Amino acid sequence: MSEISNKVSFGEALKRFQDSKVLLVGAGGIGCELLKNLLMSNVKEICIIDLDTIDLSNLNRQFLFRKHHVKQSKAIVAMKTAQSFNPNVKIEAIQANIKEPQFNVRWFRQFGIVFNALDNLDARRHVNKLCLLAEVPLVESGTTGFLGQVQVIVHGKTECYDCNPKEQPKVYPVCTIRSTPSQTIHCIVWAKSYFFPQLFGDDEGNDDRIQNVAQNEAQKKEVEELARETRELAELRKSLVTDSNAFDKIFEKIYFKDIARLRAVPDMWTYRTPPTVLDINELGQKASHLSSPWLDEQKVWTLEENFSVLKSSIQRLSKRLKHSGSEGLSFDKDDKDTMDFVAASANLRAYSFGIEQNSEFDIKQMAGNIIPAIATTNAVIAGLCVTEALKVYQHNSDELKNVFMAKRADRVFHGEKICGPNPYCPTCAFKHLKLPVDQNRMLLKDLVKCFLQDFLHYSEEVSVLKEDLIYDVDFDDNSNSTLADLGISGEKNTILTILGEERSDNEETMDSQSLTRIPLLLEIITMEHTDPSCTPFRLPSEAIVIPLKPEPLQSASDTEKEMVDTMEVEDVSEVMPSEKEIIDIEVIEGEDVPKPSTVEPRASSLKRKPSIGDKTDTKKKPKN
Ligand SMILES: Nc1ncnc2c1ncn2[C@@H]1O[C@H](COP(=O)(O)OP(=O)(O)OP(=O)(O)O)[C@@H](O)[C@H]1O
Ligand SMILES: [Zn+2]
Repeated sequence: MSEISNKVSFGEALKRFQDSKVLLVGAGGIGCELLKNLLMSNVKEICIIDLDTIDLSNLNRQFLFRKHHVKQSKAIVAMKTAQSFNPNVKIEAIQANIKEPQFNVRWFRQFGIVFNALDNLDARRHVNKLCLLAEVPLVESGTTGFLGQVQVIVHGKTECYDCNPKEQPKVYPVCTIRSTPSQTIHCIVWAKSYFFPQLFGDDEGNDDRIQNVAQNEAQKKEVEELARETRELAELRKSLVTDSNAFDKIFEKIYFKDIARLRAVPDMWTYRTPPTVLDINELGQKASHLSSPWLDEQKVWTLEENFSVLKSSIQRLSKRLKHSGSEGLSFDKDDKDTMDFVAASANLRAYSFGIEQNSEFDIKQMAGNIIPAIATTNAVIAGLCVTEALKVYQHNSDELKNVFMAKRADRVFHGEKICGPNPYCPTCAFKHLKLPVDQNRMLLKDLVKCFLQDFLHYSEEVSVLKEDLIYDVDFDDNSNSTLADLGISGEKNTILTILGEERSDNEETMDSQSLTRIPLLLEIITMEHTDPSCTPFRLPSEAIVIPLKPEPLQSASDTEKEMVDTMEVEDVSEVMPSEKEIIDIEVIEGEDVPKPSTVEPRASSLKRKPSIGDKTDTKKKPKN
């Protein structure tokens, strides 16, 4: 990675940075800080994109926004407020999702550098991919509470965002959630991901998944029971908008009938305390003196207070359900009605199973996977993003670092020397070529025969994919179509994926496994000055070799990884009846957030590394 000879001075790098056009994706916590830094650095042109509008809860740290901006576009307000810091900088604001198709490779190419200030894995991976294709450097960043991370990604030189597999969101076994909760989080997951969607969601039950996973007779029976309970709830859901007694029926079913059935399951309670049924009449009477359902969210409510809040939230949500159409309602931690429902129903369930109850405030943290976002962490990380960007402009790859920040007495920052790309990475282990074509004259079979097979020496087993497969040895229906007919064009910078094997001239030594090539991304560009008498494409003047896919080696670190995996499985085995019984309920507990000490330098390309600041992993919330 050494580029000593190309290195430029800091002054020159700063000038180049200032002269470039910069893309900032995300105008949230880090985005606001970064926008300010870019303006203060005198960057000539900035494009900022964010899909969202300003929420009241953003104001404590997203300092470009004020109360009167709530519900307005984040990107546009950020642009307007920040412009006053430096009127000489040209800022373009776009309110959109970065994943929309107009933000394609060609669009990305207009930028000198891209900064990610996002909060989810999906968008991060998307921008990573486009920056790799466009060959634009990306500065990736994230924060979670006191933890922060900056990673620079340069195509072909550094590892990319996908070079290290990211930790998967935690899942809970369906039986724990539905039948044997033992922790507060189990009751919250049940309330948020089962009870709420069944009553108010889009009516898509999970019966199928439940039925498919049963392995033995006892499980089958339990699964059938759970499916029946779900169907009964679906019936009750219909009565929500018409029947004034709907609440009583729902309560009776969930906290009396279903619990009584569970208590009666043989062998289930040999080593556990059986759950307690709740009496609606008794609770109703006790709750009758409670005048208002608006209770202190910081205090742990009594049983009758939970009952009263549940009743009132079901009434509020039923009214909203009437007008919601087929999509139903969805849970949002900042929506008082849905939050009341989840807090009260989870607490009642917790009581029933002898689990500690919590304040609505605490349940909100757990239901939203919330770690308080800290303005200072965002500010520091945004500053480091610019420092690392300047190193990119200095061509100082020897000094580029993956920087980690943590609240530690001995060392707040930890710099990790950047690794090269992982040769097995599903995203960046590819070869990228541009092919100038006349799309109106070039046929798909010309591409396959003349370019892929004759010029690049692919074997007959070559496949061409646009989004879907458009050619392979058993599917040649499109062979005589022009590229334009297939929607492939230079104007759109269509990128085709080519998968295949190297042709071997010596058939005897051919070992198709070892000759598989890495994916080729073929970018179609427009051929200028096309002469109808000439070939409809232009071959590069020199020979090109598409490297072979390396065979993964069983290294020490692989063995290490396998051991870690096994240990993890063993660790959770007592709560996991079988791997297949896991239902995809994506909830992470706060304590699962990566600790800086676990964020190790990548010793091998196969070691996993956690990602900081993903809503799929953790979600942030302002400090209250
Ligand atoms: N696909 C996307 N396209 C454009 N912007 C996105 C996309 N995904 C996320 N964002 C934006 O990235 C920003 C991330 O900021 P941040 O992490 O501070 O989250 P937030 O939503 O502002 O706050 P919180 O989640 O703590 O309530 C958000 O403003 C969000 O709208
Ligand atoms: Zn990669």
